Amino acid sequence: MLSVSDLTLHYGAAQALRGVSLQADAGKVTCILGRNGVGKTSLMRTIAGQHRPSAGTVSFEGKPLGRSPAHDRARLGIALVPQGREIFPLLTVKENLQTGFAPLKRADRSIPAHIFDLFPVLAQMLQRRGGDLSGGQQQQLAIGRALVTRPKLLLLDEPTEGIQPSVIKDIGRAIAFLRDKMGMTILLVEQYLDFARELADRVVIMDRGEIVFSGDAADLDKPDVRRHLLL
Ligand SMILES: Nc1ncnc2c1ncn2[C@@H]1O[C@H](COP(=O)(O)OP(=O)(O)OP(=O)(O)O)[C@@H](O)[C@H]1O
Repeated sequence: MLSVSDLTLHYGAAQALRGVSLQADAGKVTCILGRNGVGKTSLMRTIAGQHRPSAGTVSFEGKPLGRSPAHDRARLGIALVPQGREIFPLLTVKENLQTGFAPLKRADRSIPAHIFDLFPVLAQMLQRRGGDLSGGQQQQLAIGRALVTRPKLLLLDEPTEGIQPSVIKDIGRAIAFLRDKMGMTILLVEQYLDFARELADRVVIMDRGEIVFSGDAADLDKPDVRRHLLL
């Protein structure tokens, strides 16, 4: 479904990704774990087309994406929920959701009802400004906005960061629903190990711009795997 091969990324002279290769299988949750600053966000943004790699390829549904920009990738069905959410604070919840219409054909420009089933708070707050929402509500809005684009591949960058436990549960349920009922492919960056273990089918661990482990979620219980995550 998604195949990343030998991806290298530089920020000026600094190298953020060093030959990263991974697969995200269709209809599964693949979780990327790793300490702060090891390159997880850089990888997600490169897959989404926001950063140009210096080498390597990203292929989606068997086709290399080359140098195609983010909006073309969104049209193909790749949606990123960025770290920090990046919602528009002065737009209403409804308007924020409607920004997800951009990659869609005119006939498809509607907000799917399942978004409000997953996150009822969004329906209650449609006319509120994004900036007035709590952090957890903003995270639900950011996921909702990505779902408006009808993604086949959903990239979630630390969706539990700074979020209260009840909302973390809602987000976990939403991810499981999208995988199990909608067959969505999900790539999840996560630092919260219990959340990752509960949802992941496959796990990948990064360290200093490289993949240092890939395997099954159950492998996270092994001490030699966990050591990659210790400070
Ligand atoms: N726009 C940028 N310009 C220059 N350096 C950057 C930029 N973005 C990230 N970096 C650097 O690249 C490295 C990888 O950062 P990245 O944000 O991808 O890691 P991360 O694993 O997502 O970390 P975190 O969990 O803290 O978000 C870090 O050393 C970071 O300082």
